[in-house]
Amino acid sequence: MEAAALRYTNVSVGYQGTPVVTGVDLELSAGQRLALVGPNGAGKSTLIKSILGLAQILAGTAVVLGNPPARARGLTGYVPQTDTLDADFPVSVRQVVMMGRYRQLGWWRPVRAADRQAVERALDRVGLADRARHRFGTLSGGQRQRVLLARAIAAQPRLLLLDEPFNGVDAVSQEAIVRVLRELSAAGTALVLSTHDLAVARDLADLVCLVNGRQWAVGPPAETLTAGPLRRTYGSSAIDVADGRMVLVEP
Ligand SMILES: Nc1ncnc2c1ncn2[C@@H]1O[C@H](COP(=O)(O)OP(=O)(O)OP(=O)(O)O)[C@@H](O)[C@H]1O
Repeated sequence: MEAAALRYTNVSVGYQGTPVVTGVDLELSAGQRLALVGPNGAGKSTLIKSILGLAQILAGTAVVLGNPPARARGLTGYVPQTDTLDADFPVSVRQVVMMGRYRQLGWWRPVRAADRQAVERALDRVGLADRARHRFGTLSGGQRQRVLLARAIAAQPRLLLLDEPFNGVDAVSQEAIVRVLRELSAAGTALVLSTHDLAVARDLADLVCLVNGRQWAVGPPAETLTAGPLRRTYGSSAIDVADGRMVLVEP
C-alpha cells in the first residue's frame, strides 16, 4: 500500500524548542487537497515549514511520504509567499523555473533536453510560455506566483505545499492557479495550502485544518467551516452573518 502523503499524530511544531502549533492530527492521501486556515500569526507557515523539515517537530510523530520530514525534501515541492522574494533579482522567468530542476540536476551534470522540456511544459501549464524570456521582476504579482508554481511543478513533486498562494493575486492568475492545482491533484499530487480566505478553502479543499496556536478542527469544509469551529479558532473575529455564513474580521 502506498504511504500516506502526510501523517501527523499529536504533533507540536515550533522553533528553538518553543511550540507555535500543538495537537496536530492529520492524514492526507495522494491526490487530496488540504487547506490550513487560521488568522495571521496562527502558525500556518510554521506548519508548512515543519512538513519541509524547516521547523522543529517538538512532540508527536510526523511522517511525510513515508519519511521523517527532513528526509522527504526531495519528494516535496514548495511555493513560497511571493512577497518573500526579491523581485529585482536579475533572472528570467525560464531561469526561475529551471531552478525547480536543480534537485534532479545536481551541480555535476549539465541541463538536458528533458530538463528544458519539463521547464517549458510547466510554463505552458500555468499559461506563461510566452513570458519565458521576460525578467521575473517585471511580471505582475499574480504572474510571479504562477512562475513559482511552475518552478515547483517542474520537479514533479508528490506533495506540493503552497503558502498563501492567492495573496495579491489578480482574478485571472487565481483562476489559472486553481485550474492547475485541480489538475495536479487529479493526477495524484497531494496538496497543502495555507489561506485565510474561507471561500477559497470551501471551494478547493477536501480537508480543512483550522489552526490558531493549536489545531482546533480538521475535516471536510462542510464540517469545519461552520460557526462553532470557526468561532473557536478565531474568537470574536468570527462573525455570523444573516444566511448562516461566517465572515472573519481581523482585529
Ligand atoms: N523562524 C522563526 N523563529 C521563531 N519564531 C518564528 C519564526 N517564524 C515564525 N515565528 C513565529 O511563529 C508564529 C506563527 O507564525 P507563522 O508565520 O507560522 O503564522 P501564519 O499563520 O503563517 O501567519 P500569516 O498568516 O501572518 O503568514 C509567530 O508568532 C511568529 O512570530
